[in-house]
Amino acid sequence: MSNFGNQIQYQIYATMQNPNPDRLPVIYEEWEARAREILEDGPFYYIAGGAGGESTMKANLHAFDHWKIVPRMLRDVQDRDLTVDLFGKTAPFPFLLAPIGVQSIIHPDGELASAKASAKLGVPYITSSASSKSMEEIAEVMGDAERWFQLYWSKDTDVTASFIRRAEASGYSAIVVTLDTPMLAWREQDLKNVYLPFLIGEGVGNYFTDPAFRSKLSKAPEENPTAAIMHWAQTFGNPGLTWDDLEFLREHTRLPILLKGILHPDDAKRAANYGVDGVIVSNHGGRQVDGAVSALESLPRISEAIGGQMPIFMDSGIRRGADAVKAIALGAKAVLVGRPPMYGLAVAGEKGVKEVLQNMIADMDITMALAGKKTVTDIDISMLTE
Ligand SMILES: Cc1cc2nc3c(=O)[nH]c(=O)nc-3n(C[C@H](O)[C@H](O)[C@H](O)COP(=O)(O)O)c2cc1C
Ligand SMILES: O=C(O)C(=O)c1ccccc1
Repeated sequence: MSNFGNQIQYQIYATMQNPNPDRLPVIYEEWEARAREILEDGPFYYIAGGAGGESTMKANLHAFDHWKIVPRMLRDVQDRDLTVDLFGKTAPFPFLLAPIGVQSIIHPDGELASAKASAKLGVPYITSSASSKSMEEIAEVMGDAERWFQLYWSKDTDVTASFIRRAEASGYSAIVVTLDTPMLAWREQDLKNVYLPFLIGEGVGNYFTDPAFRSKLSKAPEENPTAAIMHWAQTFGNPGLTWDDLEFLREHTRLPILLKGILHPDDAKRAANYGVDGVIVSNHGGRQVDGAVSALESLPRISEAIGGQMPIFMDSGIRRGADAVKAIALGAKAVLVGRPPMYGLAVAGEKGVKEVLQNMIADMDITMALAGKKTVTDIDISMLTE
């Protein structure tokens, strides 16, 4: 789709001619502020907060200021192409929806709303293991639209294998294994608010519908939810995993496998040696290791280490179009957006998610054009200065 950006921009200009007090925000910080008004402290800080003193969460945003785009002129940017190849399929834009669990704490429609919004735009949706809705329900509302499944590798390998089987059966086309969360981090806001959504039964829907998970309980979750939640808490993550365990995944699926949460170039090289299909450079939005390196800082180092052997994706700090352009210039094939669409979900459900994504795509398209680039594949480090 060419000139996506201008089309959206004109829609916004048209709205300005005809002001409407219920207009949705445009500015990221305003979406966040509106979400703050709508949500209770517990859910809001669960989303907005990070690990520890939140230094990594802040660093994720500041890292983008280190790199500056140097626009080039007179390069015929009339017809643009934002498409990218994702494992043999063409995605319309270099954006994916980051896997985000427990969306029922944000909006009653939860993942169904965000998955529908993504599907309408053709933005691949990554369903979290910790979704409040089952992965099948989410798949159902998406029709044929592109979706990946994010795996939390359970201590119970029957559950892990069952998740992979279910994902394949319901049309997910890649498995994203999140490695940075074998346990939840020290999150001060949540401790202060005494708020952990899954402990009150939010975000466990996908587990509670899983036959392998259910078979390990003496009473069904509907009969004894507390026992089911406790079992979930004990088995959800597996801090004992090592690189050799990746073999288990390869034996259980032919889908592309991506490792999410890679920050060290040597880990990225290892991933390539173990035959995985892609990595996602991420620090989980600053929600896991406080004091960790920002994701953007890690990106060029990992890109250099991988040297095109496999696609690299990135998340943690993408807020505007220029952020995506910079991440792509530093080696990402596409970027994942996390918190921004979640604020859209809080403010206006499916419509809000769609609005946030659409605006981000438009901003990216226009930024790319104004910088002198016509296609995503043209974006490279030569357009940046430190
Ligand atoms: C509320 C919330 C829930 C999340 N749940 C998951 C999850 O279930 N699985 C996962 O791999 N990442 C999860 N993440 C991390 C995101 O996938 C992504 O890495 C992060 O949001 C990127 O940071 P940003 O939103 O600040 O850009 C979650 C993030 C948030 C904010
Ligand atoms: O909150 C998170 O960041 C996250 O990844 C998660 C982990 C377990 C359940 C729900 C969300």
